Amino acid sequence: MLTDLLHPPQAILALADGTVFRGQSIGATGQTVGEVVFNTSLTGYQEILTDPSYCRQIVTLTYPHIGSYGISDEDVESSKVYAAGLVVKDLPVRASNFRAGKTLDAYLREQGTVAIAGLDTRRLTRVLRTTGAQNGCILALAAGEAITQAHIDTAVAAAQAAPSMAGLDLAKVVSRTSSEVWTQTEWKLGAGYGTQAAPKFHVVAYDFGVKHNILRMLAERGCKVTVVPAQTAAADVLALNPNGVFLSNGPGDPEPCDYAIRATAELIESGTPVFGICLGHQILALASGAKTFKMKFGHHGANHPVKDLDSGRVGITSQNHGFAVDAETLPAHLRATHISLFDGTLQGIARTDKPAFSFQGHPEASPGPHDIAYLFDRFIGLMAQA
Ligand SMILES: NC(=O)CC[C@H](N)C(=O)O
Repeated sequence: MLTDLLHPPQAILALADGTVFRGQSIGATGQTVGEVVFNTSLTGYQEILTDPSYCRQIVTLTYPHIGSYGISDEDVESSKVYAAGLVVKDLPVRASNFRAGKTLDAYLREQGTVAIAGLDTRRLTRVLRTTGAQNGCILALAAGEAITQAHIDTAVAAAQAAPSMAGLDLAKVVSRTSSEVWTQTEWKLGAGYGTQAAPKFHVVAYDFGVKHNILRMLAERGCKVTVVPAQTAAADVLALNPNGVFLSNGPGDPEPCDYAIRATAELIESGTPVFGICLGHQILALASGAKTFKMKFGHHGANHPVKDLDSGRVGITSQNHGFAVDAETLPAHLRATHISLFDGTLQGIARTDKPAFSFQGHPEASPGPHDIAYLFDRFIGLMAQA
């Protein structure tokens, strides 16, 4: 351990444009590729790593000290780490938190996640902001090995050979393959939402890479939640007699998810209340006739101001997306409900003819403010009226 501290194993991050950063390996040994994105959250590294929406993405955290509060079993958003890799400035030598069961580096090794520390994440972020998100490769050597030019050439070539995120359908890759009723032992229903034995609503939730806290927040609002695989047909969902359908977040490009777009169009048409988050929002938009596009470097952070156009209120939101719905392409039956105050892009939409709406950010995330949680209550309201 002491030798590790004095002579940490070496690692490099190579970008597809040939930029190379040197640092130390803090996770598994080996090589990983993915789209390199930056996230500006001060906390939440564990929720970020386990968010399936980060599948095939290498996450750079711009906050300089990452790992100080360790890893706790309760703070996962899914069953494993989905991010393709992690880039941080500084991993504190000790983690301190009574809830923590292990350190971040031990967790990364256990999960087989390749990660790098000790590089200038400010410089990296400037590169990504200027050029846009681009593919990269982390190469992490075993203790005692030294970086050579051959390693650098290998990493740059691997970054250049990685597939572009545009056009990739990853929802069906991360989705569960069989239906499951969401159960949680420690939860209480809000007032007026029935009992745990007899919840008031039945929600069928599409798993495109769903985060656990979404399911918890639906359950806490009196919903029995049946989670179904990404490729479930609309008829099979309707056969379950849901009060509402939820479209989850998820990785990749929404446009190739033709099965989900088709099913969503049919479900909206049936008049069943539909609520979508992030990838689910993009799919609801595509199913309604709007278009999506790839953003330059997307939105990844925990303090993005978003304006609710109906109330005029501004909420501080969590964001994690690289694609967006093009506001110029909204058909007559879709109206804009929210916009980003960072760049004016669309953040929420609602159908004018059907009980269906969606949000680009993450109302379930809890980095501090819960400003957007009211959208879950709006979905409950639609089901109550239906
Ligand atoms: N968090 C998400 O659901 C992300 C949606 C989509 N993969 C995007 O990057 O835009």
